[in-house]
Amino acid sequence: MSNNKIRGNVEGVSRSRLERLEALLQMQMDATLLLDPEIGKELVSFTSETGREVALFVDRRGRLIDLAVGDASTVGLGDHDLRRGSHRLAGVRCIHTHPGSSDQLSSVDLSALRQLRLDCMAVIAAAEPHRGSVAFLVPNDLGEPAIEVAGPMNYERLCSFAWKEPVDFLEKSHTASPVWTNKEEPEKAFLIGLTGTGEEEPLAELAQLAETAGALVVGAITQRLDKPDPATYLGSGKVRELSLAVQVARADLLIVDDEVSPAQQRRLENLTGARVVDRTALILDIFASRARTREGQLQVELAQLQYLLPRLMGQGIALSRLGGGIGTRGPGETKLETDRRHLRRRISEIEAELSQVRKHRERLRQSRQRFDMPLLSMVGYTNAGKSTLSSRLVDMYGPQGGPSPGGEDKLFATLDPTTRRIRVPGQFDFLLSDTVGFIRKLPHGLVRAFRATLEEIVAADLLLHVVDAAHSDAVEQMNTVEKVLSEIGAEDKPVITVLNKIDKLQSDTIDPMLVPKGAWVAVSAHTGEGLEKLLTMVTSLLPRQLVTVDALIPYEQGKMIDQAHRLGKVHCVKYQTDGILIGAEIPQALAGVWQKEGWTLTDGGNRE
Ligand SMILES: Nc1nc2c(ncn2[C@@H]2O[C@H](COP(=O)(O)OP(=O)(O)OP(=O)(O)O)[C@@H](O)[C@H]2O)c(=O)[nH]1
Ligand SMILES: [Mg+2]
Repeated sequence: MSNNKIRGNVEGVSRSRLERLEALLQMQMDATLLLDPEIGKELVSFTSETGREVALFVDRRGRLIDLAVGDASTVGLGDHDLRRGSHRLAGVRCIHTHPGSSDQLSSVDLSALRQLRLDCMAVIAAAEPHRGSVAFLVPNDLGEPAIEVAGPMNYERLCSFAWKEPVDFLEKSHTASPVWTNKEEPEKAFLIGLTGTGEEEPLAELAQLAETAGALVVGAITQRLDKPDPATYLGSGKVRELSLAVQVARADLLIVDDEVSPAQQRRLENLTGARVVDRTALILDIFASRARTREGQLQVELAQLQYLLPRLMGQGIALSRLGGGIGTRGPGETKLETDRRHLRRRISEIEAELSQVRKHRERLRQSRQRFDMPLLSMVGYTNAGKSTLSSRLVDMYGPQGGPSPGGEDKLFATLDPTTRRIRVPGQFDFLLSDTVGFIRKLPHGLVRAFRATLEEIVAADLLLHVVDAAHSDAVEQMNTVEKVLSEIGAEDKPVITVLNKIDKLQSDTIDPMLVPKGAWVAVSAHTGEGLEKLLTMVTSLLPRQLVTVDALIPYEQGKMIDQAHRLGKVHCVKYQTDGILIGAEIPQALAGVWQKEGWTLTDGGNRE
């Protein structure tokens, strides 16, 4: 099944050295052995010569199905979907080398064993006499997977280790246990974060993000620190407490409330034995699962790869070894590219495709501007109610009527901007676009990657800043949104602050802290309260450059009257024998068209 390619970090390894490794992939070994001693010698000699770890994956028939080379803690696992075999375990074992004389399995090794349900995970020290250890999954009293390690032992004993016995025992004795069969079981996540003063539930939002990503939150620890510990994020004493708590809670995943460096991540992984994902990777993961349009998917994948690139450069993260789960999922249910050699190529491919998409969007925007249809953009913190409000307005005033996609009580329910037309009776039409929600500590790469989407905001004539007025952190959320707006150069746009969800407020009065300096209105997208007032405000605030014209329009161009009604204000219409006489205020661009057709009676300039 192999394509004879060695994966992972093979840069700088001589061709002949690689060919010797590749040749192994043609081999078959005695299925009863854990490892053929000759093959094992090839692996350790590779590691002693290059200083790089190598991992071999062998199936139950003794076929060598994959080989990967990596730095001390990065060995890729390839695209083999180990979880899809007919066995309860993966049906594949992993034997890998450690440079030097380290003959014990690391916590990352053990966590890979668990995550991938490997038949077993073995390590051999590259230094003579090549001692090693092997670990198996075994059922504990509760029928849950626990880990048993054999060794360290000498090389001969390791190679001939009766690996099949524990595997059979587990598969036979626990045929009924759901733990082994339920592949959709959520990852158990433990949260950590730093707190400032007086925050009531510092990790509430992180917990919501983790759940949105499909994890089950099993515990949380916070520490009051001004800034993260450079080595381990939390202080060293706290990390000891954490490591114990993670084990007790049987967490597979540790989620950090801030972005951490690759070194911090690796240390935390080694100290706790859980895979570590930071806030940025978590948000990117959610975005990846939410992106629906091609553009959205490209933007997220780009941000993910840019996040990964520097992390795969150094000694790296365990991500590529661990194969699956939160933080490793790309858009459209793909697995993220984690091979460094391919990463840069993929990044430039995406950038090229995105620039095409941007050009297309730019053309769209220009065609819209031809008649100056004003554009309103909803902005706001995630879950503020932008989509709900937008669909409510479309239901009430959209020309097509009918149901429209509403909101969801999930973070980042909306990722791709949707633009709808609103027609207010007796007023002009405008376009309303619903955009991606903002969040505290929004990953920077994401802001950059979502440039095209955010351009929609920058291009808007008026912003509706939607706020969940019933949220306990509403003020902080408003500040976050304002900060992002200024980051993308939209701070000078006219804004109406829409204090939403007033139906949920305990008292009738709005918290004065929420009342902004500029225009604002209190509404409920659910009950519809305040929406008319909002629209009145919109129509009076939309900055439009209207020019006053008198024109005589031929009858066959009667639709122009309709257009004048929709885009401007019509003062009088007279149906004469030679055409329709109209006096109106219309957008400059439309006036230009009328003038070119020779319909205007005055010079089309502004009389006022
Ligand atoms: N009680 C109440 N709930 C509301 C109101 N408006 C929205 N919601 C709820 O708030 C949740 C989030 O609404 P969405 O419209 O998805 O929020 P959003 O701002 O579009 O969120 P993202 O797309 O994730 O950024 C949903 O469960 C809505 O039903 C409101 O006026 N009152
Ligand atoms: Mg939304």
